Amino acid sequence: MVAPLLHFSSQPNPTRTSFRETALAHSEIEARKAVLRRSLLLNRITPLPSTNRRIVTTLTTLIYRSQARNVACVWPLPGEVDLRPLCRALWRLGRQICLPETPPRGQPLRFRRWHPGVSLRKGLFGTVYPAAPLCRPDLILVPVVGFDRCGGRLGYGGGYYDRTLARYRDLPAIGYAQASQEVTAVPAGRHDQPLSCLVTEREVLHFPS
Ligand SMILES: Nc1nc2c(c(=O)[nH]1)N(C=O)[C@@H](CNc1ccc(C(=O)N[C@@H](CCC(=O)O)C(=O)O)cc1)CN2
Ligand SMILES: Nc1ncnc2c1ncn2[C@@H]1O[C@H](COP(=O)(O)OP(=O)(O)OP(=O)(O)O)[C@@H](O)[C@H]1O
Repeated sequence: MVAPLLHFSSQPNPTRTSFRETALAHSEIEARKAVLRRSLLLNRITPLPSTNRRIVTTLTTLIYRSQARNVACVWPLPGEVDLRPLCRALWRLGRQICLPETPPRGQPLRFRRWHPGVSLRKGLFGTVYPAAPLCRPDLILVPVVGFDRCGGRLGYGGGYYDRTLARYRDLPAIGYAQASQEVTAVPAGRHDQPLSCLVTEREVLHFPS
């Protein structure tokens, strides 16, 4: 994937050279992200109940203190932190919950209202979403495959959350992960959207904009 671009290096035209450098940098970043993602997913351990509880408790407190009324949560995929107890807790506290529906690649997520007992439909990549009306979140929780201490985030590689956060730039975006998902540095791509903070079972990392 990276190699064919190298063949342009014999072009003397400076405009071409600068295009080549941009393209190379982008494909290099994608390639590095892919390697990191593979290794993180291979080594991922399903969270212990105590780890999951800590993350859910911290998120509940953070969100309860916020003004957010419509919270975009996440239904877990295998091996991920399980936010279902958070959905139920926030619902009991009077907040509205929505969950993402995964569209075909290249489009942002859309969110549908969730409440206890709502029927769930199977979506793409093993995801599920509520058979319920669309809603607009005012806070977005973001699942993470890997993260660094500077706000770098790596997902499954669909670009879904980047496209979605680009559409909702003013909203708080809170990442969550196990502490073991930390890496030294996630390569930063041109479409990557910043998180406001990230919660693990050990700490809350804040990322000022
Ligand atoms: N729980 C959860 N829901 C979510 C996300 C997520 O990260 N977690 N997403 C975040 O964007 C979106 C779905 N995005 C996804 C994009 C690609 C793959 C994917 O390629 N899965 C591989 C398996 C990868 C592996 O586990 O090795 C596959 O299905 O083959 C999965 C989810 C929306 N919903
Ligand atoms: N707003 C956007 N417009 C166009 N392309 C985008 C946008 N956001 C992301 N992409 C592209 O989508 C692809 C996947 O991006 P990336 O590897 O950053 O996904 P990810 O953050 O791991 O996944 P996700 O956001 O679904 O959790 C990349 O090629 C990236 O350039």
